[in-house]
Amino acid sequence: MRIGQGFDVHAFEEGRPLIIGGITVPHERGLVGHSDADVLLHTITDAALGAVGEGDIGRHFPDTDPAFKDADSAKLLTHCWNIVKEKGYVLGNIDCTIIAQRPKMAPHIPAMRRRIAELLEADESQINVKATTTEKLGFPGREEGIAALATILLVQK
Ligand SMILES: Nc1ccn([C@@H]2O[C@H](COP(=O)(O)O)[C@@H](O)[C@H]2O)c(=O)n1
Ligand SMILES: C[C@@]1(CO)OP(=O)(O)OP(=O)(O)OC[C@H]1O
Repeated sequence: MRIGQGFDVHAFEEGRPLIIGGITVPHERGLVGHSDADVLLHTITDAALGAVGEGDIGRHFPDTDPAFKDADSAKLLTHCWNIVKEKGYVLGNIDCTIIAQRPKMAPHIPAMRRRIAELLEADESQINVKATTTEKLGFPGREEGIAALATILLVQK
């Protein structure tokens, strides 16, 4: 068994879609990054890499490399998940938290779970996604950006 944790933050910017957990969430602004800025998939990628001692997303996909400009974070996660599988692991379970004042994530969580289950080749019952505000405190509370956390458990195939 191996355990990993992930944490990521992206800032809001006008004129971008809000992509979280591999789906587009309707909102007046999106997140900015070198890639599509999917804060939740980045967090999951970091947790998976951490669990197998493979560093972090930036080590595999440097944000100075034009090849990853506007990259689809689902593809980055799939690449890293293949590393996990090559090392002989499958998903035990993953628990994620999105930290956002707005928008309301609850209506979109079932679709996120479905997409994450697809990407991690697992059953939806192995994936938990939840959301919290920070009661208007700090950068998420001021709606400057969104953070995400994940804890992953891998088990031997
Ligand atoms: N962006 C968010 C934040 C929260 N939720 C849901 O609302 C519940 C209450 O949030 P508090 O921060 O006031 O505790 C939370 O448990 C989530 O179910 C959400 O959907 N989207
Ligand atoms: C994903 C990468 C690569 O496109 O860029 P960003 O979208 O800026 O994301 P970040 O979470 O800062 O981490 C890793 C990156 O190198």
